[in-house]
Amino acid sequence: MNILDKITLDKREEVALRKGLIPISQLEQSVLFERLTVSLANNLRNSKSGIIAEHKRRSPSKSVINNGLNVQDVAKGYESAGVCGMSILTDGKYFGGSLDDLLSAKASCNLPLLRKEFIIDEYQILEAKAYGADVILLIASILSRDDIKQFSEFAKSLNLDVLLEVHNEEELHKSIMPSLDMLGVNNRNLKTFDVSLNTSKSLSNLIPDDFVKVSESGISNIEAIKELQPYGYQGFLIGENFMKSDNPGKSATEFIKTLEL
Ligand SMILES: O=P(O)(O)OC[C@@H](O)[C@@H](O)c1c[nH]c2ccccc12
Repeated sequence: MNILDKITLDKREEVALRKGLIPISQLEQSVLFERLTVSLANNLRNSKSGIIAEHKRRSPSKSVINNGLNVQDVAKGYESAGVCGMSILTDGKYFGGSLDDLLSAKASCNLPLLRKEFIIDEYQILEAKAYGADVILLIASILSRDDIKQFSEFAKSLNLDVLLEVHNEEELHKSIMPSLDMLGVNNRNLKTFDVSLNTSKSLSNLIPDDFVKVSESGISNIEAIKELQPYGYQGFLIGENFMKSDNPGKSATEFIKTLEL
């Protein structure tokens, strides 16, 4: 079994358990449930740099990235760096994250927040809203076209933006529909962990222009962004390159300053 299948299987168990602990009615009573959300897609459209900065402690491909930071400082640092949005890993088992991380980030900044999660159930979208997210991620490789349609329409009904992630042509063709806001190309193959910016390059012309194009993973320098911009990418999701430093906010500040020169 590949790692993605394993994660998805564990996730089904986890979500079943969570549902038993916190009923939907309770999520809907969260003070955050009725708030106005902020659109990441709009921020990206109006930005020169287009950086989405991620909070990620560890990953199955890299083990530990950084364990010594607190989410509040990271969120404040990213906000003052001028990023367009922040991505927060909420998976505990493989990425060391939690919904509390999302809540802490929400309390510390006004950036649009992406719940970075393996979403396989509508319940997780309600959680995203209740814990402060403005955007959800849907991963095409673990969902059917019907799932993608159902989940994205549900997210839109809650005023959340939807970032749909693909890694190849087949996933892209399966996924195109009007209820998505952003199309993300993951440069990392989630089954093998191989990373190549060529994935973003080769899929770019197959993505219709009505979606904001986002390139995800393995972006470790300004040159990578300069290389991808001519292909129409307006968003760049960066995790490890910022998180491996002691001060991710400072590292994002320097990155964006150089990029906007
Ligand atoms: O740390 P990186 O290589 O900059 O990558 C960030 C982000 O793209 C990556 O964490 C990611 C992209 N899609 C995902 C899906 C699930 C978990 C994680 C991811």
